Formats: sequence, C-alpha cells, structure tokens
Amino acid sequence: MSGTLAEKVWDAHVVRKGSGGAPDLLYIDLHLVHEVTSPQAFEGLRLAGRPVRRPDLTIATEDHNTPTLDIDRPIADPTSRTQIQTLRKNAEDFGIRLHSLGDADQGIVHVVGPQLGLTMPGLTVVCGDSHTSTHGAFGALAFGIGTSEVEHVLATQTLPLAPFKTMAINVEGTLKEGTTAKDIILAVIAKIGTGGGQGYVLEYRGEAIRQLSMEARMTICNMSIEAGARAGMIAPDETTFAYLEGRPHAPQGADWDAAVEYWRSLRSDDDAVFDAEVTLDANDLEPFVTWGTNPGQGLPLSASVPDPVDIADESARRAAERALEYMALTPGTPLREIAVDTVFIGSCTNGRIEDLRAVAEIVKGRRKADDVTVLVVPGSARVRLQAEAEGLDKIFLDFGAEWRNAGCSMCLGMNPDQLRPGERAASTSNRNFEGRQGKGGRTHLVSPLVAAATAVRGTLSAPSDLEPARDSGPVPALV
Ligand SMILES: CC(C)[C@H](C(=O)O)[C@@H](O)C(=O)O
Ligand code: SF4
Repeated sequence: MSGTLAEKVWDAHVVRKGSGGAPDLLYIDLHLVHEVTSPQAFEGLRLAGRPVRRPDLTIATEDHNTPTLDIDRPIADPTSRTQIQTLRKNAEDFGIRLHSLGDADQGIVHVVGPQLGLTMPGLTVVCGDSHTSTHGAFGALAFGIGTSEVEHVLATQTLPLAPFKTMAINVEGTLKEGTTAKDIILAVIAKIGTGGGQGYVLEYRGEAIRQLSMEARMTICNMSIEAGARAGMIAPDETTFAYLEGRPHAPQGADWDAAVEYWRSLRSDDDAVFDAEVTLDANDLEPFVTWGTNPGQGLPLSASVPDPVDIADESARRAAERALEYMALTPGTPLREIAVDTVFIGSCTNGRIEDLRAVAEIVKGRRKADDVTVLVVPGSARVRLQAEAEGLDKIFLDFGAEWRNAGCSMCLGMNPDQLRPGERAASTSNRNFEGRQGKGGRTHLVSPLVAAATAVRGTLSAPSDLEPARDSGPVPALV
C-alpha cells in the first residue's frame, strides 16, 4: 500500500495497534532529556521503584537554565542551580549519559542530537520539549511530549499515540539571495496560521526544500510546532546522508550501507494521499519579520505595520490590536523603521555553525549600531569551538557583539540573558510571545541575515540595505 513518509515511519514502530479508536503504542528509538521537563518524571520512577528501561537510548543535556557567562562558577540563580543539580543527580542515579555545562557535547538538546548523529532517518524521537520537531529534518518522526509522557517513555521506551493527519507543504522554486529557510517557515506560518497545523504532521517538499542544507532544514522543521503541528518532516536524501556520514553515532561500514539503503525508501510514494496540501513559491519570498506576539503575525520586511481595521476576521483583528499595543507599534509604520535595543543570534532555530557563518560574513569589517546590544550564543559547545576555530568569535567581538557560551539563553530567558521591560529585540529564535525573552520585552522574529543587518543599522534591515563594509572588497587601485 502506498503511504506518506510519516505513515511509513509510524507503521514501522507500532508495538500494539489500538482498536476502536484507542491510540497505537509506538516504540521510541531516541529519548532526549533536559533539565526543565524531566524532574517529576524521574521522581515518578523513583516512587514506583522502576529503572529506566533503555538508558542506552536516552541522553540528557543541560540547556535551558545554563548561564552563558562564567560557566566555571557555581550557577548564581537558585532555581536554575536546583534544576541543573537535579538533572545531574537523576542522570547519575538512573545511569543516563549527560552532557553537562563545560562538556564539549553540551548544548541545546535539538542541536546536540543531530550533531552527534543520534538523530537519523526513520527513527521515532521524543523529548519533553515542543521543538523536538527539529529532528524531523532527517526524516525522523519527532515530537515533543509532556512530563507524564517523559515518565512513560523512561519506564517503557514506548508511548501511546493518537493518529495524526498529514499535510504536504510544497515549497517550489528557488530562494532569492538574502532569503533563507527562516523566511520560508515564517511565511508558511503566516499563511496557515498558528493553529493551521493542528493535528497534522507536516511534510515539507519541493525544489526549494531539496536545495536546503541540513541545518536550514532543521530551521524549518523546528518551527512546525509554531503552526500548531504535531511534527514536521523532510524526506532524507543525499544531503541528509552526507551530513550524517562519519558522525559519532552514525552507522559505519556495512551497517552504513544497509542504513542508507533503508533510508532511501523513506519518502512519500508518488500516489500517497495527504489530508491537506499547501503550496508556496520560494521565488516570491522576501526576508520575513514578525510584528506581533505570535509567530504567525509576520510580513515581508518591505511591508508596514498592519492596521487592524483592515483585518476582516474579528478574532484576528482583536489579536492584532492587542499585539500592537504590547509591541508599542503604530499601524502604517514601515517595518524597516522599527528600532531595536537588542539583537539575539542563537537558539535551536538558528544557533548552528552555518547561521553563525552567515552572520559573520555580514558583520565582518563593520561596527554594530551604537546603543544596540548584540548577543551571539552558539547552540552547542561544539558549535562554539567550531566557530572559534574559524575565527568567527574574533569577527563578532570586533563588530562589538558579545560572544557567549552555549545554551537556550535569550530565546526564553530562563537564565540571566533577558530583555528588560519595554526593550525590543530582533531575534533569530522561534517564539515572540509576550514576555518570552524577559518580562515586558518585545520580540521580532527574524533570520540570521536580517539579525546581522539589523545589528549594523539599528533598525530592522536586510543585508541589501547595507553600505559596503570597510574590508568587504579589494582596495581600489590608484590611477
Ligand atoms: C521549557 C520547554 C518545555 C519549552 C518547550 O517545550 O518548547 C521551551 O523549550 C520553549 O521553547 O518554550
Ligand atoms: S532554544 Fe528556545 S526553543 Fe529551543 S529548546 Fe531552548 S528554549 Fe526551546
């Protein structure tokens, strides 16, 4: 029978089929753990006197509560310190591999899994974290789960799951220079809305998706949850295999060949039927930025702040009014005129080495705008090491940016990296909810390219708005 990619991966993991509308019981191949959503789950095991069923398929890292400065000192904030200490004790007591602050493999859980080659095509991957959808970029079925489900997976390595619907998101054409995967996903969410993906597993397809690097594909799948989707997936191809080959946990030798052969079968059949389909043309895309307080409230950078009176749907109009009030924006203001206080470059959406390289290319030989704080936070310790090996840290520091240690940082401000009330940020992260980056803080979601250009000019900008940099070209010859 023909099927979609998601259905194939699902079917390969059914331990027990649910009858009469009951959920199927699925086998879980990889369980990622972090400090925020795991304490009660481990406590549940402890109370029940249960071990972790498959510690070898479970891996933990410290990310949300970790400071990005002075990481060799005790964590100052008591709540964060307790969270981290609890994870360390749980990992030790239950025999789980943990990458702690200071370890080269520490970092944001969704950066660490792929980097180690733990995330692979055809796997079921779960984590007590909504952005687990990131791992779908490899053709894995990956979704966020709640703390009670974390306990279930720890105890049994299985999870009862209700059936899902499938949606094809076809992104045809080719991205223009200056537009990126982040612009694709912001445009998709603006199109289908923050509830548009509810109940669906999204499969991103089409020419523009096939042309993306693995890291760019992760940016797209990462934000599937912001459209309300259960998961996002991309069929594995040569780009996927090339990324994985040689990674610490990737299969080797004959196992590698067998794995690749299986992975090649992981694509939606030509006659597979999706429950819904959406099409977008990458040629039409411009850099996208959000103006409101949910990731669907976005527009091309060349647009102006919308006027709620033009929004026909009443609840959308009310939401826009509320968002503009919180964001302190006036309808009709060109988005390019919005001045920011902070630029945050990082997170599991855009904190990978390619993101940092793209930013460095723009800020090299330039100085940041006065009065703008620029925070560059690598997604993992390895990304940081790689960036330093390439001299990117020097470029950021010369630009006037701060170069920090790895973690979630200002993506959600569970550590000291927070906006102050009323401050405005251009952020490469994935959520712009009220207070997300600090109480009273205002967030505009942007791509790394827009973040870099904004850091130069101080107002929301694209690289095409910039004057040539001091050392961006050869010195003109004297005549
Ligand atoms: C803290 C965690 C549960 C949360 C999530 O599930 O996504 C966080 O990572 C986020 O991005 O808001
Ligand atoms: S970087 Fe942000 S979105 Fe990603 S896991 Fe951390 S807090 Fe969640």
